[in-house]
Amino acid sequence: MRIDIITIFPDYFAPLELSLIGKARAAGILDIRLHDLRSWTHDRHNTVDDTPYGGGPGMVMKPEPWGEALDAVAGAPEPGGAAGPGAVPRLVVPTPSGTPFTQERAKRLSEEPWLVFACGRYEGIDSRVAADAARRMPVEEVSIGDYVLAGGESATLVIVETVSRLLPGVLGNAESAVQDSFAAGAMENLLEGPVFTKPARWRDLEVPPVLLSGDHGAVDRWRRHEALRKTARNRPELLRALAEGGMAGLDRTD
Ligand SMILES: COC(=O)c1ccnc(N)c1
Repeated sequence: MRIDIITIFPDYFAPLELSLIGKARAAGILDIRLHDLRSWTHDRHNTVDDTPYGGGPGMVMKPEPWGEALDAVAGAPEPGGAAGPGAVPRLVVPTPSGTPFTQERAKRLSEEPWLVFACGRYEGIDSRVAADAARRMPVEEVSIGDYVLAGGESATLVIVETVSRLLPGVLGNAESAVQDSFAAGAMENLLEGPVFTKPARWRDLEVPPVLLSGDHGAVDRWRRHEALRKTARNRPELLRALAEGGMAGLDRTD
């Protein structure tokens, strides 16, 4: 997968050199490229923002630098690149006014060959940038939750990490995304329950004996029960979705 990130703070993405994602980049699984939006400004001050039409507080990011940046970055991929010939990227714009980012959406994005992230700051990016981009590529406005950040960079880190760990080869065999909270299948709409490792007794706290029993069926049942308990306690609204989903399954006649 190729990922391009356009931002006025490229250094914000130093963490993408580390750990799982750093290893995936070194292994060629991920091709992440950072671009400084100011490279597409032409004035002495490298201006990227201006006052909003219609008045109001704050500043809005100007369309011209973004238009030139997206033309340069999201144009035709170089031959033999990770995105493949003729690939068209999906533009992801992190914004509080976007549609919710979920594990399911991360899975869908992880199946794309090429993502381009537009990191907005200030009061946002001139809306014509997304409208113009939509003429030649799919555009998704994505929110990672109901709160406002100073810029799209933190949200982009969250999205890139969530998506990248789902790519084949990124998680070692020992770690699997299958048991993750929210993962499709058995854990869909469920939170992961408690986890334990050695020692079996620590500060007079014991590991639940079932986990030491070697009875895999009993362990699976215990884990599902604990996941249901955790979900009921922390996210009861997910249980309703689970029940509706389960009911739909029970109603099926095929
Ligand atoms: C500037 O971007 C944000 O504030 C942002 C982006 C994505 N999700 C959010 N909840 C906020």
